[in-house]
Amino acid sequence: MAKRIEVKDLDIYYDKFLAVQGVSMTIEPRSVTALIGPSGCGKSTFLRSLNRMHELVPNARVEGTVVMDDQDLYGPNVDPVSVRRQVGMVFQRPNPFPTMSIYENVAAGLRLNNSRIGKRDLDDLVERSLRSANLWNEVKDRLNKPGSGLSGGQQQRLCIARAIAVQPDVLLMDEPCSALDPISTQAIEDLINELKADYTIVIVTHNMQQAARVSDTTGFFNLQGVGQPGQLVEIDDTTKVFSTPSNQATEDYISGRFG
Ligand SMILES: Nc1ncnc2c1ncn2[C@@H]1O[C@H](COP(=O)(O)OP(=O)(O)OP(=O)(O)O)[C@@H](O)[C@H]1O
Repeated sequence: MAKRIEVKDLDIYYDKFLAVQGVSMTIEPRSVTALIGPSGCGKSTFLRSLNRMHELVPNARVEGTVVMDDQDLYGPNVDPVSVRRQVGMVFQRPNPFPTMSIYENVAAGLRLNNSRIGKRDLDDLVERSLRSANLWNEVKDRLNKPGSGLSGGQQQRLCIARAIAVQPDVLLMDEPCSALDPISTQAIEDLINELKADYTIVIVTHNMQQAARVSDTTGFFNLQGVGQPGQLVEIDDTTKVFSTPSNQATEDYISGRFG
């Protein structure tokens, strides 16, 4: 669990369009890395390249390397589905499987990975995942009710429980709180803080206060110009980025001068 990711000279294309260029960064295990930057600079594209999710877009591809501990995620014979199992993802809008119960939402991935898992083991893992997602007490008496019947914040914690049930090494979060009210947002931020003891977490957020609150490291992405690819401008300790950034564009962005 909790692996280090080394990204080197990564270019990400949608067909012929170079969306993100030349990203190199180290993502430390048991820490939270926040990615910030103006709209369209490639934060989500970069995030999805960390578990090969962007390849779901036809003709999307990368050049460069992404290595997780010693495993080259884009190496020959690497199955993108197994990469996605090791590197889980939580999306902007909570997306529980709508027709499935709360229990089944968490159990689904476990069943897919291990079709012979017994009922008792499954019960234990579902409970453990829901507890880790700080949701167990709210749902333990209605596990067989649909996941879609929960509040938005509860649904997002259910999605986090579903993501961690299969015991990934890394958890990617793409604006996980943008559809949530402040109380639910705080619950997710508290949860992120707890989960970083066991996972490597990378979060894209538009909310700079949130980046400052939850992350250890912050990366600032920006566009080189209109129609140009996005690039990583600066990455450093979060306190440094928000107090004394090295780059003028970072300073302008965090002080609200653009974006
Ligand atoms: N499926 C796609 N097909 C083609 N181009 C895409 C696709 N998804 C994103 N892009 C383009 O890639 C670039 C980066 O987009 P991306 O969504 O990664 O930026 P972002 O920084 O996450 O933006 P936002 O903050 O608005 O979510 C943009 O120019 C966008 O139009």
